[in-house]
Amino acid sequence: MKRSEINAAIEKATRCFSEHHWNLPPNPKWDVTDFGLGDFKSAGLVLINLCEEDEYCEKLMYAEKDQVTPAHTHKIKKEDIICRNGELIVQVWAGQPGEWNSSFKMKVNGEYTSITSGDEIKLSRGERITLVPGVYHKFFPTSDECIIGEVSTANDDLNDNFFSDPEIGRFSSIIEDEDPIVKLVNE
Ligand SMILES: O=C[C@@H](O)[C@@H](O)[C@H](O)CO
Repeated sequence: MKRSEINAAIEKATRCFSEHHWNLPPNPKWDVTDFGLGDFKSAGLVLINLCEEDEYCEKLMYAEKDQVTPAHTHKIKKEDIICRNGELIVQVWAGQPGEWNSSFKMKVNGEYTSITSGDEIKLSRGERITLVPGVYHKFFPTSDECIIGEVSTANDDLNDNFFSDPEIGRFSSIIEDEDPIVKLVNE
């Protein structure tokens, strides 16, 4: 993706976080990706790694309406995805999308809930879903903008993201069409 798109995405996210009183730490660890698909408006995510420890991690994320984080799972990380502002749809599958049609239970707002693979769960502000390793998930806002939280066990974005579409990559290659306003976590 172009550096100008990355810069613009960081500026938008910074404005939105500030409008909603999410104060960022000094030198935020920015991570902006189009998942290697080259169409950031349709598939993309802005993330800040707020803290990364051996045992746990917290992130703050930003996405715009219909901007998809494609279906993926983690083999090790367990995470809560939390809608902090706006409205977020999280679609979940017990296994690889398309291959499973099973019912399973997962926690929504801390309560075990029966889900059928492929169900879309709507999260309003303050709501959360708990994703255990192996559960595939895709998400996108239905509001104009969405602030998304993530609280998890150890995070390893290099080795622990498995996308259902093998063409998808976690980090983008960058076309330098202007100066960076910050360096990203993968640079
Ligand atoms: O579901 C999203 C999260 O696991 C993110 O932290 C991850 O970086 C997306 O690939």
